[in-house]
Amino acid sequence: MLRIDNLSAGYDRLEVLHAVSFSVERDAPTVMLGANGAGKTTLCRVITGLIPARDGGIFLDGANITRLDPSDRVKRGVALVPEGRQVFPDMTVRENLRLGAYVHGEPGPAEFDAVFAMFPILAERQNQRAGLLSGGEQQMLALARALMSRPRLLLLDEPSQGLAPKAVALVAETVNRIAAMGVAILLVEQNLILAEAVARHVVVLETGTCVADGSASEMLVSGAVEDSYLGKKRRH
Ligand SMILES: Nc1ncnc2c1ncn2[C@@H]1O[C@H](COP(=O)(O)OP(=O)(O)OP(=O)(O)O)[C@@H](O)[C@H]1O
Repeated sequence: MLRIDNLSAGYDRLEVLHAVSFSVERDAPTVMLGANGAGKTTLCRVITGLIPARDGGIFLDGANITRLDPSDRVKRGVALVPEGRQVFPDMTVRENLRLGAYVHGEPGPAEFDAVFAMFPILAERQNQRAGLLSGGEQQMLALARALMSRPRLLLLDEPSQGLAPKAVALVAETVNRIAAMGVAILLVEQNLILAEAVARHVVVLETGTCVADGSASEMLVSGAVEDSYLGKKRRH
């Protein structure tokens, strides 16, 4: 579904990602683990086209999307739930959702209904300002907004950040439901509880280099990732 091939990228003179390669399959939600500054957000930005690749390639179902504009990538099915959620606080829930569908034109009632069926809390609060929602509800809105673009691949950049454990559990359940709909998942995270609840496949990024890649059962259950790369303090 998604193939990252020897990808390098960075900012000005700083190279952050060094020849990163891995794949994401539709039936194996993938979690990329890495400490602060490892380059996880940079990777999300390169895949979505917000910053250019310096070298290497990004392939979606075999098609080379490395040089496409961000909006063309969205049209092909790439959606991002950005770090910090980035909902528009002064717009209503419904207006935020509408923006998620922008590449396909004006969304119809059926598109709103599909998302509201999955997120009843957003249906109830659709005419309220997004800034009035709790952190967990804003994360649901960020997920729902991404779904409005009808993604085939959903990238999630640390959706657990700043959320209480109950809200993290809801994010996990929601991401698993989205995966069950046939959407490929790449979740970048430091939270092992969320990672374990979602991952079938795990990739570890350390200072811009992939240092481990394997099945979740090999890598998470054994505790190897936790011990080697993240430190036990992150399990809470
Ligand atoms: N806009 C930018 N301009 C210059 N350097 C940047 C920029 N954004 C990130 N960096 C640098 O790139 C490196 C990787 O940052 P990135 O945000 O991708 O890491 P991360 O793994 O997502 O970390 P975090 O968990 O803290 O978000 C860091 O050294 C960071 O300082």
